Amino acid sequence: MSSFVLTGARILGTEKTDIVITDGVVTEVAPGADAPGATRIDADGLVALPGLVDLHTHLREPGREDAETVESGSRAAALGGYTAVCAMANTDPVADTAGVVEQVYRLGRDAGLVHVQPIGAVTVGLAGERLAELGAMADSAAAVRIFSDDGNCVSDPRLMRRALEYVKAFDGVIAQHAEEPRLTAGAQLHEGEWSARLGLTGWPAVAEEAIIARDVLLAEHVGARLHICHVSTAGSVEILRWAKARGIRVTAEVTPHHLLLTDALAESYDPVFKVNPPLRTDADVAALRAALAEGVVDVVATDHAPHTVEDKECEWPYARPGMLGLQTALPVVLDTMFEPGSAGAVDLAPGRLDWDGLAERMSRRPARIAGLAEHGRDPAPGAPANLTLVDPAARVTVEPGELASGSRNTPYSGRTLPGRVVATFLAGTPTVLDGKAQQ
Ligand SMILES: NC(=O)N[C@@H](CC(=O)O)C(=O)O
Ligand SMILES: [Zn+2]
Ligand SMILES: [Zn+2]
Repeated sequence: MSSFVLTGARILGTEKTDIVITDGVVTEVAPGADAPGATRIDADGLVALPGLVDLHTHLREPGREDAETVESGSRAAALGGYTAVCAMANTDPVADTAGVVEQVYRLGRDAGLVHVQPIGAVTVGLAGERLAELGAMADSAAAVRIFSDDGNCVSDPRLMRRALEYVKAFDGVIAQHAEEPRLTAGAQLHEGEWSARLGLTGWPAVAEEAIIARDVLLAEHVGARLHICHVSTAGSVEILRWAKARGIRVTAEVTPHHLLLTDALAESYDPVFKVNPPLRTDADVAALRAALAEGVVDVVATDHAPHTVEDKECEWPYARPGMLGLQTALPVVLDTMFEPGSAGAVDLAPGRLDWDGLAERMSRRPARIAGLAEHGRDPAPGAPANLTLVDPAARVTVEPGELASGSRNTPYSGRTLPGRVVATFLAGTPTVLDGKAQQ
């Protein structure tokens, strides 16, 4: 038996109240609520949110434990306010069998800091040639529902069609890394002014948009669920708007870095800004923010992509693409989607996100897409106690060496961002208290 009372918390930014958690469940929400023998946690003025859910995390285990492990990535996630993360399949070995997804699932359970939900590969070895054993992964102890070759695009349209047909049977979803490989050979940076100036091979917006256009049509034809990873262009937003208006079962995510950063940062030639898809233009950033507010882009997903110093701190063309995201996602979303300087203020300009909108895009909706019934539920009596407490008034300067990840490749080094995760509860157990991981 364990009980906690979180005193003075503001659920989704509303008036202060007390939240009682007993044996993993929220049992009471009311001012003055209490439970015998409960541990009191001072949450005065903190915003209580349903625990965040990340649809797109690279945990690197098995295979690249020098960059991240399930445990170190789980710790970063908990510190970022997450209670569930979906672990991408581009590990070594690839998560393309029941054996590997069960291994990742168990490592997550043993670490005990967040729910780790494995994503299965669509094709054997991410090679894009033969379908992986999707059914066996779905039936495994890991109960996989999201399949993705992320890192690679499922570029063969016939294979994509068959994958969509296959997962439809168990209401699975294919998460597509939309990148027509024939248009991005050797690409380093968004194709535009900066790629021309810096003499780096461009990654054109159309390489993303062409695959999204094709795949929403395939999803419509098959009647299956499609999810688009890390949408990065204004043109992609237009295609998604069209597809949704047509009733196609498509959802999409945007990363925090595509909401904040642009290709102009490449001027430094610092590969910390190298990522796939690449950072785009101001106009793309503006379109992505508007699309997230509007709901055309459904969720924020981190695409947390840890890389070692050897893989990252080298010349731009040789550096691996990808950046850390779990511990900075909420601050970046507050910075970009709340009115500047008003994080925590109650009145927000229309068209932007308030706390409820943020909870929808970072917790409830990703939980629904992933089929995680225990997550994405507001703190209310009867709900599993997966929640996070945020100090919206705090401002934190990002220090790469202080992050819990096994890697340091954050693009926000030295930046001061709003919001601090003070506590996170996973199934009623604190994984973070006073901003510190409990394990
Ligand atoms: N985003 C990246 O730049 N890199 C990801 C792969 C991916 O998400 O496509 C990685 O695994 O490092
Ligand atoms: Zn990707
Ligand atoms: Zn990824």
